[in-house]
Amino acid sequence: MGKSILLINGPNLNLLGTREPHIYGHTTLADVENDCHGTAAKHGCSFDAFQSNHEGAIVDRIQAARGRVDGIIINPGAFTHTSVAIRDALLGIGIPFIELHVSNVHAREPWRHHSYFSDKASGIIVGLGVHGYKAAVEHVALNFTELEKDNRAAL
Ligand SMILES: O=C1C[C@@](O)(C(=O)O)C[C@@H](O)[C@@H]1O
Repeated sequence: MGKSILLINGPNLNLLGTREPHIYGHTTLADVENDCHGTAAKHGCSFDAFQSNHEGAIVDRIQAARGRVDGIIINPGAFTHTSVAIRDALLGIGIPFIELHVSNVHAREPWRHHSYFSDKASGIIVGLGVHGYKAAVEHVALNFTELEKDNRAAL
């Protein structure tokens, strides 16, 4: 059966395409989401996308996914480096997730090197530009297994 995939983007990612294009490129978030939707559909998966600039709204969306989603792809934006609350929400619902960054955070300011998510992520995609989103959808569609889901839930 096709999987259900949720993409979450955090603060300022609504500005993709116009925000610091030398770092994040020229593709808009709408284009990214459409592309992911098409990729998910190609693999028989359902797909939903959510973006918010608000930490609590992201926590709420993650909680609402409990029991309804097989895999989450999340670019927490700046919350990557600050948010225990979003980390706890992901661990609390036991759904495996992929952490994604458009830019190579490890080649940027030292404070971007630390993530509250990486040690719990099923996988991390960093620095592939917006192409990383499609790669993440393909990975969830093809490789996330029930076993992995159970393993994550047991954490
Ligand atoms: O907002 C972002 C975007 C980002 O998550 C990325 O996609 O490269 C990297 C973060 O450090 C930054 O705060």
